[in-house]
Amino acid sequence: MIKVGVFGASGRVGKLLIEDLKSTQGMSVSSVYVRNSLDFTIDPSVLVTSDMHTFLNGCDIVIDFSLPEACESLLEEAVKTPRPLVIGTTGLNTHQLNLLKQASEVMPVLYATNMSLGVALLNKLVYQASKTLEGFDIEIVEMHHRHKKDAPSGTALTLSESAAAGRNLDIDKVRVSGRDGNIGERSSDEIAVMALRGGDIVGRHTVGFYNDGEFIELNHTATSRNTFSKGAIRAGKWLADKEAGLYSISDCLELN
Ligand SMILES: NC(=O)C1=CN([C@@H]2O[C@H](COP(=O)(O)OP(=O)(O)OC[C@H]3O[C@@H](n4cnc5c(N)ncnc54)[C@H](OP(=O)(O)O)[C@@H]3O)[C@@H](O)[C@H]2O)C=CC1
Ligand SMILES: O=C(O)C1=N[C@H](C(=O)O)C[C@H](O)C1
Repeated sequence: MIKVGVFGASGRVGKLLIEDLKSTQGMSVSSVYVRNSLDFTIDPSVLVTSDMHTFLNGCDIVIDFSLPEACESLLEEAVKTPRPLVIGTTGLNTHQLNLLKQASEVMPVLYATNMSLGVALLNKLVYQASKTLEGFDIEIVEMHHRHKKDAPSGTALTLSESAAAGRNLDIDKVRVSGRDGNIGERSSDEIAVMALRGGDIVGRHTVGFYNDGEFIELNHTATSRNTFSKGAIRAGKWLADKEAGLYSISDCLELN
């Protein structure tokens, strides 16, 4: 039985993880980290703690859906008490991404901005389309619920990296994330990533390739947040016996 520590347990995805793990063979929740207290009941056998060291000691692997600053604290503590880490938190800054890489030198870490199979495949399709559709303008649009804090979404940023890689471009040089005013004509290499927010949209990503006379749009829509919790559980099961290293969702799904 793999004992799972849930980090971000009171959040939208964290709550689903706890529910989904109840019906997962070979895995169960053993510890949850909370800042204050849980606003729902949980099996009394589960260790509920606001002490990171106690939390890590109470589990075999960790699944994290929290916020960047929380994920940062987790990574700092995990280096002292290594555990396989499935990280789903988005909006990580350069420092936090570096901490993640450092952590992966001493424990297995799977980092995925989107845990769904569909988006994992979409990244491959985008790479291929970007490479093949020479001269087509690439524009990415993401839509999420009104509560989402980071923008553009982690998924949209990963998709933009796949698109840039297909053309051997440096995404940091070509990404545009807003247009307003007299900005002039679009340049050929730019890759736009635009964010829309509203209602309860779980997650929608469209990568468009636009040319004179034709365009193609690749779209993925998550209709249930369980897609992410279940995807993270699948990733955790896969990661549990791996050696230290940084892994992607494509590694887990064998899409490479
Ligand atoms: N990779 C993927 O497939 C997906 C990634 N995500 C990402 O996962 C993250 C969480 O999303 P979601 O569940 O919607 O967010 P929520 O805001 O619903 O949950 C955030 C969780 O993080 C906890 N938290 C916040 N700050 C801290 C802190 N300083 N220390 C400890 N815990 C903290 C919150 O606890 P408290 O209740 O105490 O505030 C809460 O449990 C986001 O980054 C989102 O973009 C979301 C869906 C899919
Ligand atoms: O915050 C969310 O909800 C989601 N976040 C992830 C992201 O930033 O890409 C994944 C998913 O789209 C839902």
